[in-house]
Amino acid sequence: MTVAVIQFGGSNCDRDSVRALSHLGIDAERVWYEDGLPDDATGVMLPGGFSYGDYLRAGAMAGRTPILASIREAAAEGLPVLGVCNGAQIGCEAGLTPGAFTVNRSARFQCERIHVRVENADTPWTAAYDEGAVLELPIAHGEGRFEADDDTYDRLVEEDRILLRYCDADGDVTDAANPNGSRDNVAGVLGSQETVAVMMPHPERATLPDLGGTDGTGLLRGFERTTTTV
Ligand SMILES: NC(=O)CC[C@H](N)C(=O)O
Repeated sequence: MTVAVIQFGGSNCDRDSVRALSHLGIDAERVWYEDGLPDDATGVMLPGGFSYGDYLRAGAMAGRTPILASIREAAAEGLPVLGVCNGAQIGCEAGLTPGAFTVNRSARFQCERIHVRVENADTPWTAAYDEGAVLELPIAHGEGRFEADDDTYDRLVEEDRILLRYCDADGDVTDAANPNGSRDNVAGVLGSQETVAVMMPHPERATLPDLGGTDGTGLLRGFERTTTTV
């Protein structure tokens, strides 16, 4: 099992992601985007960073590179894909997941620890937690405000595809606990298959006690829980 962590020019969480996955015993390697999706990939992680310098819109250019077309095809056949932060932006831009991540309500880059509530624990990414579990994770983004048109949003809610919402330490989803102004505090969503997920918080930065917690571990273990490989 090898998770391909895709590196674009401007990615900056690719090494951390490989290290975090390896630390959990999940085989992972960095793949330069121009080299294409390896045949033996058992999963794809789109890591954080500033692909193409966030020019145009964060993730817009990386989302249109040929490797994303291969990832989209493989994802449709069941390959697990996790997009984190810039990877989440890329995932939405590539149409792997609905909606968009746009400029924070503060119009500033925000780097802080936040809480999220697990909204659907019946997915490979959240199976380690109970529904309603509160996780403490870091965020670091300027364009993390989740937006979707009403039809798209209603469909996401109806189909139980909201994965995580920003909340306070007690699990209450309030506007004060919404760091970036995301629609109804959405921090992560599923694609049309539960094997595809994107989220703004960084689970790979929450896998070691010395780095401030391990709440992200279960999310990354989603790669172990997805049985379909392409
Ligand atoms: N940590 C990251 O992935 C940065 C995310 C992104 N490029 C932003 O600032 O919105």
